Amino acid sequence: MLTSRRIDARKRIALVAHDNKKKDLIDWAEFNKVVLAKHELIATGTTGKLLEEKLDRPVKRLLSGPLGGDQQIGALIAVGEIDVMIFFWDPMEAQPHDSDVKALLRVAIAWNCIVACDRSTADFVLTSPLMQSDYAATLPDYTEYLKRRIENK
Ligand SMILES: O=C(CO)COP(=O)(O)O
Repeated sequence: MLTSRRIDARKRIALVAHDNKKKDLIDWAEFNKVVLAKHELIATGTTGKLLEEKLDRPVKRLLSGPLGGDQQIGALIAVGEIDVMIFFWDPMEAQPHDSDVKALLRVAIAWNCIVACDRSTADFVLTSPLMQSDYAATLPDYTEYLKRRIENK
C-alpha cells in the first residue's frame, strides 16, 4: 500500500554498495555513526552485514543485491517505505545484475526518492536541514501527484 512521504525526523535510509565501493560506504557510515543512530537503516544483504558489524547496531537486511536485494529496495521505494537511498554503485565495473541496478535507480527517480550515489552527495543529504521533520513538513509532497500521473497513463 502506497504511503506518503514521512515527515518524521527518523528517516528510513536504504544503504547499498557494490563490492569495490563497500569500503567507502562503511567508512562514511562509521564517520556518521552518531547521526545515523537517529534513523532506521535498511540494506542489501552483504552491505547490511558489514554495516551491522561496523556500527554495532541492527540493520534491516534484505537479500544480497544480485539475488534480488536491489529489487526489494526498489519495491520498498515504490510503496513509500524508504525516505532516502545511499547507493554507492561502481562506475568502473559492470555487474552481473546491471539490469536490477538500473531498475533500482530508475524506480527511485520515478518516485522522487532522495538518492545519493557518492560520498559528497551523501554528506549533503545527511547534513541537510531537510532531514529534520519541521523543514520537511514545509515541502510539497509529490507522492499523490506522481501516483496520479502514473495511474492515468
Ligand atoms: O549488489 C548490490 C547492489 O547492486 C549490493 O548487494 P550486497 O550488499 O548484497 O553486496
